Amino acid sequence: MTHMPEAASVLVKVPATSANLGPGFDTLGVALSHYDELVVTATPVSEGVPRTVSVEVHGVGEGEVPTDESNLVVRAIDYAFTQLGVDLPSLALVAHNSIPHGRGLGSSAAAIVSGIMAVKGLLEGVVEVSSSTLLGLATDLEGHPDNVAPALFGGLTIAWTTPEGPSHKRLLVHRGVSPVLFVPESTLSTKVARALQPASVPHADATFNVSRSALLVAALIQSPELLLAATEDRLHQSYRASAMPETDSLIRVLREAGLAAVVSGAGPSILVLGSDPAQRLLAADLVAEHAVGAWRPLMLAVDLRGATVVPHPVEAEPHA
Ligand SMILES: Nc1ncnc2c1ncn2[C@@H]1O[C@H](COP(=O)(O)OP(=O)(O)OP(=O)(O)O)[C@@H](O)[C@H]1O
Ligand SMILES: N[C@@H](CCO)C(=O)O
Repeated sequence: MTHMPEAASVLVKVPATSANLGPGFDTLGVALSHYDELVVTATPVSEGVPRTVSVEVHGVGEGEVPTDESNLVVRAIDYAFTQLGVDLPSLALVAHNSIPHGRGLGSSAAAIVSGIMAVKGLLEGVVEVSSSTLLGLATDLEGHPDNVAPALFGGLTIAWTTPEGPSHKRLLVHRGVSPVLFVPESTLSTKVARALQPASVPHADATFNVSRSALLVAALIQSPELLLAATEDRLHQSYRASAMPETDSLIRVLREAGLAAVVSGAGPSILVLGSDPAQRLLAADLVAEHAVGAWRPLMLAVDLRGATVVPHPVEAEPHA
């Protein structure tokens, strides 16, 4: 086992993500300009001294997510240290969260990626952590790579799994594509949404999605005018509609108006991939007119950088 030589602190910033994008179930994802920030201070544990973990959460999740070792960010940190063969240090976390939880904006992926990126930063100069290791560790915890890939690397990502682990290809989205999210007050956990998926699907539906997801990559990087046709899906949205009926009916309204509206991730938020900025305004007007509950519009850009980690001053010695 290796150990951290001395106390260190890092600041991590991780973007929200929208996965699936219609037909690209468990494969396509895009990073968005909406962020969680986290400061992690790690202190090597001296022999005979118990390890300590403290978590302070501000913003989204404050008073809701656990503040002990069961916290998802702490679990990701502990998993990464363990997999990299490094003794677990004591931890002090301070999180400032903006990404809504359980809405289809990749909050769990952001939490996992923030923990793993923190470990990368804390081990700078001690253990080299490659991009493929980051993606592998994050996918182990998230279960599928379509949110963690754009959260780590930014832009549009195509992610796939192999017996050796997950891989990704990062692409730049055409400048004409303008995303807007509509976020309801209700939540839907990804676990519940995944339980609604059938074990198998008709071959014709698989073929339908292969054609649309291939077209979607072309539409996103080159031909935004094809986005409406390219965002059709038969693999997941209809199976999950009963768990988010208002999402389903709003998507119908938006698509009938010619807008490329899809369920964001596992829902219940809606992603509209506008092919010009005016489409975002049309989408906002339609949601305001037809929605029953309160839906928060988020006019976002595609994030190009993905997760970042920088050194942070070690302000105190909380575990001395
Ligand atoms: N910053 C965080 N700190 C601690 N736990 C978090 C954090 N963000 C998310 N979580 C945990 O993840 C849960 C949400 O994960 P879930 O996979 O259900 O939805 P999501 O990631 O927001 O959406 P999707 O996967 O559809 O994009 C939260 O209820 C919480 O338990
Ligand atoms: N591909 C995932 C994204 C949400 O984590 C799903 O739809 O279940």
